[in-house]
Amino acid sequence: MSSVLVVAGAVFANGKLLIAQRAYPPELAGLWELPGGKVESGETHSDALVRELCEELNVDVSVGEPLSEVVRPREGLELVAIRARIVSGEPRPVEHRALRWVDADDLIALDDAGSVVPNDRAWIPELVADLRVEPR
Ligand SMILES: Nc1nc2c([nH]c(=O)n2[C@H]2C[C@H](O)[C@@H](COP(=O)(O)OP(=O)(O)OP(=O)(O)O)O2)c(=O)[nH]1
Repeated sequence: MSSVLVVAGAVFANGKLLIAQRAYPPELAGLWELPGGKVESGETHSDALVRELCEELNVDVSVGEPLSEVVRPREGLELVAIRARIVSGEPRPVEHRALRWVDADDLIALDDAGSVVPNDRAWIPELVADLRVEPR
């Protein structure tokens, strides 16, 4: 059975994390996620993240270290989050409803409000820890 691998970008700048509000499917629309998408055949995780963030945000990124938590919501689906920084461009919500830069408290509040994509909740402690040490 072929499995689907999704890479999501934890893009940090100026002490904040970039999150994106899904526009589809209906059950996820309105919830916030890390922008990204499926790794295509022949791509590395890094290649896929660079391509997805170019398509979805219209930015070029440099790719850093993955978060340690790999999310496996079901058989055949694996989600990896990778830290990234913008090298050029100003992010625009090409495929999302909106974009937002959040600090640790904002992210915790969104999670408490049930506004984070369920699969991404496992990444929140690590993202919050990063945000607490991220230079402003
Ligand atoms: N991009 C992204 N997808 C996520 C996250 N968490 C999560 O469960 N997903 C799921 C939703 C989708 O089922 C799948 C990725 O789909 P997608 O729609 O973002 O990716 P894509 O552009 O490659 O897909 P497609 O529209 O071509 O089908 O992973 C996340 O943080 N970011």
